[in-house]
Formats: sequence, structure tokens, C-alpha cells
Amino acid sequence: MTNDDVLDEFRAAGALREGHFVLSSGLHSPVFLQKNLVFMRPERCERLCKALADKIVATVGHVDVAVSPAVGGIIPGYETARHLNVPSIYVEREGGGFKFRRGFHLEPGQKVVMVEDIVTTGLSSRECIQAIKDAGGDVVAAACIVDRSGGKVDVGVPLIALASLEVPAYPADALPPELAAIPIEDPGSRRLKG
Ligand SMILES: O=P(O)(O)OC[C@H]1O[C@H](OP(=O)(O)OP(=O)(O)O)[C@H](O)[C@@H]1O
Ligand SMILES: O=C(O)c1cc(=O)[nH]c(=O)[nH]1
Ligand SMILES: [Mg+2]
Repeated sequence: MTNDDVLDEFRAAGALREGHFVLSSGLHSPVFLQKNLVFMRPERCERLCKALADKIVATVGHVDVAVSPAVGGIIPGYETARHLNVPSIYVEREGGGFKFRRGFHLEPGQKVVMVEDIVTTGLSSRECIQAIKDAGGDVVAAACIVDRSGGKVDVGVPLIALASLEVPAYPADALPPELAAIPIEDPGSRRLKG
């Protein structure tokens, strides 16, 4: 799939949103990819994740397991794992960091692909990769549906992105006036209080 094919799936799902969004990293952006509106349609999710699985196999060959960071990574992680024919497990936030819960664990040295939905700064990917390493996994690659950094981000392992875009994002103290004038939405789960 080309970048345009991937973006067309987001457009067709109404998931390419414009406004004023505060991202997981705390950066602000006029564009938000609301991936859940894409993943809610199994046929869309299947098209994207099959293409991502093919790209993973072509890049790193066989892996043993896919691990994703909750919440956004869970559905694409599962669907990508289905096409890789490997198990899919996930980490979730507990006390600030990502932890394996629900009986999920890794065997020492298992080859892991970390599957994210969207990468912006790579912070969530790096946190997830650290949790996998702490659990004994060997992270052979990271993968995502969309890399919003246009290939600039470094997550410490090769990043396999189905699509790569450069989307503007600004620190809170450096907002363009036209963005500052729009009310803020905070759509992710990082700052959710229980
Ligand atoms: O590369 P980054 O700067 O870390 O940004 C990308 C992350 O932001 C989103 O997660 P978020 O924490 O908003 O919560 P969600 O997974 O529940 O959507 C997305 O799912 C990625 O995990
Ligand atoms: O950086 C993020 O938090 C982020 C950006 C985006 O476009 N979509 C998303 O789900 N998260
Ligand atoms: Mg996430």
C-alpha cells in the first residue's frame, strides 16, 4: 500500500481530523488521525494490517510474537499478528509505565515485533520497547500504521511504517496564533484519570 492508499482509508473513515489536538507527547497539532474510526471496520483494519504484516516479514523475516501498547495499539497489534500467524499480547499503563498484566508474559529471547498504531515522537513506542526488554523479549523491529514524523523518529530499533507523513506539531508555548484560537481536544488515553 502507498502512503496515499493508507490515507485514503483514514479519509474514507472520517478519521483524518482537523482542529486543535493535544497529543500523547503533550505537543499540539492541527491534524489528528483518529485511528479508532478506521479500526472499527474489520475490512479496513484487515487491509492495513495485512499490508503491515507483509512489510514486517519482508523486512525482518519471522518473529515469535507481537506486543502492542494499550489502548491504540491493541486492535492493529492483534490484526497484524493474525496475518503473521503469531500470538498478540499487549502492555498497559500502570503507575506511569507500561506493564504486562492479564497473564501475558514473554519467554526469554523471544523475537518480538512491537506494533503501534500511530507514531509521533516515538515516546510510547520507546516505553513499550523498554517494557518488552524488561520482560526478556528481543525486540527485532517496531511497526506502525502511520509514522507522523516522516521517518525522523528514533525508537532504538528499525521502525517499519506502513505510511510515513510529516504532520506539524508544536510545543504548548510555541503555538501558531491560528491554532491557539481553536478549542483543544485531548483524544488519547495517556492523561485519562481512573
Ligand atoms: O509517538 P508518540 O508521541 O508517543 O505518540 C503516539 C502515541 O499516541 C497515541 O497513544 P495515546 O497515549 O494517545 O493513547 P491511546 O493509545 O489510548 O490512543 C498513539 O496510540 C501512540 O501510542
Ligand atoms: O501523537 C498522538 O498522540 C497521536 C496522533 C494521531 O494523529 N493519532 C493518535 O491517535 N495519536
Ligand atoms: Mg497509544
